[in-house]
Amino acid sequence: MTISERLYQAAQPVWKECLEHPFVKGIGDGSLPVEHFRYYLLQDYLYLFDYARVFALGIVKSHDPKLMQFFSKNVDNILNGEMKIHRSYMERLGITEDHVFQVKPALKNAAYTNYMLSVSHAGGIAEVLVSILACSWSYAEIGQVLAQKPGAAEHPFYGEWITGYASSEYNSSNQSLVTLTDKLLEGCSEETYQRMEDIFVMCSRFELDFWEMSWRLEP
Ligand SMILES: Cc1ncc(CO)c(N)n1
Repeated sequence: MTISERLYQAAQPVWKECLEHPFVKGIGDGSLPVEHFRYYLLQDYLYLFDYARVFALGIVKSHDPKLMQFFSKNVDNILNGEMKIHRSYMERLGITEDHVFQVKPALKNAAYTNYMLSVSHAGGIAEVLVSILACSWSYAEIGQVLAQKPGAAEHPFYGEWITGYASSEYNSSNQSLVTLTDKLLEGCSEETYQRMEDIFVMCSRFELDFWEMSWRLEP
C-alpha cells in the first residue's frame, strides 16, 4: 500500500461521517437552509486565507525550486481559483469583502487553522503537505460523491458549489498533492508515518467539526 492509501484508510471512518453529515447531505439534495450556507461560506472564506498561508509555509520550507513553484502555484489556486466559488456566492447573497472581514472566525474554525499552521511552522514540507491533504482530498471526494446524485450538480443554488469541487481542475490539483505526498514520504520510517497519520486524522476530525459547527451555526 502507498503512503496516501494508508492515510486514506486511516481517515475513512471520519470521512464517512462527513459524507453522512446533514450539512453535506443538505447541499447534495438541496434541502440545506441558505442561512446555514451563508454562515458556512463566510467562515470558509476566512478559513481559506489561513489555508493559503499553510501552502505559503511550503514555499518557505522548500529547498528545491520546483517545490517552491509547486507551492506557489497552489497558493494562487486558492486565492484566485477556489475562492472564485466563494466570491460568486458572496455576490449572489449580497455579501461584500468588507463584510467578511467584520465576521469573527468561529472557535472551531480558529482551532483548525491554528492547528494546521502550528504543525506546519514546527515541521517541514511533509507536515505542510499532510495537513493540507486532508482538506483538499476530502473536498474532492465530497464533490465527486455529490455530483453523482441525480440533479445535484444542476441545482440552481448548490449546483455551482458541487460542480466547483467535482471539477477536473480541483481534482487534478488534489491529485498532484497525493502524488507529491507519496513521493516525499516513500520509504519513510514507521515513526514518521505515524506522525503523518496523526496529522491527517486530526485534520479530518477538524473537517467533520467544520460541518457540525456550520450545521449548528456555532459562534
Ligand atoms: C474547511 C475546509 N476544508 C477544506 C476546504 C477545501 O479547500 C475548504 N474550502 N474548507
